[in-house]
Amino acid sequence: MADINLSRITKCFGDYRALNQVSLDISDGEFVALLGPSGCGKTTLLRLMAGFEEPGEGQISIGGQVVADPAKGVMVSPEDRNLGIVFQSYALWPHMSVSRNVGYPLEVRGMNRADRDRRISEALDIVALGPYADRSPAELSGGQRQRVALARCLVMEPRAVLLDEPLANLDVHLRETMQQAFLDFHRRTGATMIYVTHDQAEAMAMADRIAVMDKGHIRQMAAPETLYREPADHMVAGFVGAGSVLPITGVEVENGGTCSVKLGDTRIAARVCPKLASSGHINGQAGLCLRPEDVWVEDEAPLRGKVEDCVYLGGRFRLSVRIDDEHTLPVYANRRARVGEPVGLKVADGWVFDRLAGEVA
Ligand SMILES: Nc1ncnc2c1ncn2[C@@H]1O[C@H](COP(=O)(O)OP(=O)(O)OP(=O)(O)O)[C@@H](O)[C@H]1O
Repeated sequence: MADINLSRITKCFGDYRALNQVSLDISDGEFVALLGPSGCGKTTLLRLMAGFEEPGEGQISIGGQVVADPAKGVMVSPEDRNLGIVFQSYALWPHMSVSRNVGYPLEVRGMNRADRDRRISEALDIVALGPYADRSPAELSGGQRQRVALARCLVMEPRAVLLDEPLANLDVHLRETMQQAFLDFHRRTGATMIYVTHDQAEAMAMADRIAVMDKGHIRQMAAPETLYREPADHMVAGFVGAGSVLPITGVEVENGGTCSVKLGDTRIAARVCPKLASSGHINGQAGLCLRPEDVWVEDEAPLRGKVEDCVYLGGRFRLSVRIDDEHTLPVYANRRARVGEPVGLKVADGWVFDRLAGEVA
């Protein structure tokens, strides 16, 4: 297995700049998700790593070997990069059994039967499909087919496994089961894994770190908890986790990374990003990210609002509460609330950052 390093990668299709100066360092054995809205450049980045596309500028190394560097005329072909690739479509041979599908890449390489059988059986064990070895793909569920595709890339003992929305064709229930299968696969193999998805819950459930992409840039790369608690900007805050971002002014930074923010007719305490904490003051507008679990209804609280919406989530309710013309807060509550009902709100935590939408890190 290997680490993967991308340095200042730019990729254009005609006049369109799909990736702009993207740098990314993935450690050996790490599970990294590339997350972002449709068209942000996730698949293009994966295809550049795989060698299906050539960068216009920048350098890609895998396990210390430079595999793409247009300035030096280096472009290693996909077959010589030794990476496993799993797509949304499983691309299994319908006329071959599960075990022959898994072993086919080894057959093409001319590996002898005994070694091949051993590698096939190890790979099928890892994806828990040993008993299905003699079935044909038509006799498997979607999730089982995707596990065959995973086993097929594993037999090649790849340096890393690249996955492009591998669960997109599966129903919600199966997706959760498969997320666990991918995590087990990662734990058992220690493989470096790069996983493209536009589903933030899927990325949060599986990845060690997530690179959040937007319009050909990486906005923030961090552990899921950090992205959730300390989003770098408006786009990340809105894309990762349910919550809302409020434009705010009148922030007073205090010592120790906290600040006080004016909300409605009162002030609340919030954490503040390091850049703002060190500058000591905020000129102009900043963003306040609030998560619904940090805001609750408390009758006597000084922050007042009116319920605009109430949705039952199973076990709790999610309210939208308008506190003034500009601001609506997400709130979890343990009782149903009437639309128009006046409520008091307690805000236990918030995160203030200085970059609003449109700016790029
Ligand atoms: N071969 C190509 N020719 C022209 N434009 C392309 C090509 N491949 C990708 N693009 C454009 O580059 C941008 C990034 O595409 P990419 O497939 O990487 O996005 P994505 O984030 O994977 O999106 P999705 O989640 O919808 O698959 C898009 O605007 C797309 O239209």
